[in-house]
Amino acid sequence: MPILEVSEVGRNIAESFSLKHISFKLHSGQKLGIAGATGSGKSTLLKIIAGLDDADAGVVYFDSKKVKGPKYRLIPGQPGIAYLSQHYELRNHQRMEEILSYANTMTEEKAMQLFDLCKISHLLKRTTFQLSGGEKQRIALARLLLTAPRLLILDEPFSNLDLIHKSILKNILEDIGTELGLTCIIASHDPLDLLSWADKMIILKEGSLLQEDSPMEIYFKPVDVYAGALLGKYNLLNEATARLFDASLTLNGKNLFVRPEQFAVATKGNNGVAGIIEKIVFWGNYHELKIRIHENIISLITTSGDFEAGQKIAIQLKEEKNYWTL
Ligand SMILES: Nc1ncnc2c1ncn2[C@@H]1O[C@H](COP(=O)(O)OP(=O)(O)OP(=O)(O)O)[C@@H](O)[C@H]1O
Repeated sequence: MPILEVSEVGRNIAESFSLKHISFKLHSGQKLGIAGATGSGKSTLLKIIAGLDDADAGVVYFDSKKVKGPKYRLIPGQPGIAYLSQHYELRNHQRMEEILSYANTMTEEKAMQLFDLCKISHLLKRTTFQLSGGEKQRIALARLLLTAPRLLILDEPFSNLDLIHKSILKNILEDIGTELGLTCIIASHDPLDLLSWADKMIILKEGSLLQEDSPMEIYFKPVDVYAGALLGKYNLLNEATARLFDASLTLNGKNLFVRPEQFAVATKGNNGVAGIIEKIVFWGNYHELKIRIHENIISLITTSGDFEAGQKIAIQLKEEKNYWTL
């Protein structure tokens, strides 16, 4: 029995945008990542799921009960679902321990464990003015968790965080998953933040659900270039170029979809496809080689810094036969 079932949900927001026939299920303890470009409808969908907006069509079931929107509830929001918006508010001039005590439905001991989990135990005596953006967000998250929700929904939680605070929040979310076993949904326009966390992902495009699968399936087998591009860099090789790498390939007018890490520099004795390195981009933990092969520029990533622009190189496909075409 799924804990959440979204069935044919639609919402007409404006002439230029509507949410269309969104359906998916989520089981208890699952972690769902919702990815989509800015304006693809992520927040609209999350608010409907949380009972903070009314759908124009379809229905959402949470724990087998219909989620009621603000039209049908005096106090908006579905009991058991906690929603952290991009624009949460914390009262000024109040100490964090006061703010948190209002929300607490737990024993003192459990609350303290939760504060440790959210890495806010050292912030309890402070007021809002004495906190950074990332710290405020962790307080807001702890405040939600104190209500012991069964479904936690986070809308763009990483968008205003630097790498250090992003990493702290990611660890917290990982711990919440392990220790509380919560069902959780996170929406992000940067799905790279979701790849390592989510059990499954859905991709939204212009208000429609484009693809639903595991992060790895979507990463290597996107249904179109929009889904492919959302999850990172890729190469599209036409049939003639693809056949340089594998002469047995027939693509029937399609293109071979290859992530940069699916190419490798050819090893000695192995005949790779010859090209010239046009440019090298340093990305920190890897180098991206932009290699010209005839009229194509192919992107390959390597941890080796032993290459130079202008150098001749031979490359090959790493995982031959596991092809994806678009
Ligand atoms: N109250 C509103 N009135 C008019 N248009 C709206 C309203 N709320 C949202 N929209 C439009 O609906 C579309 C979807 O918005 P939504 O906030 O759901 O997208 P999103 O995927 O969450 O975007 P982002 O990643 O930028 O937060 C956008 O084009 C937005 O401009």
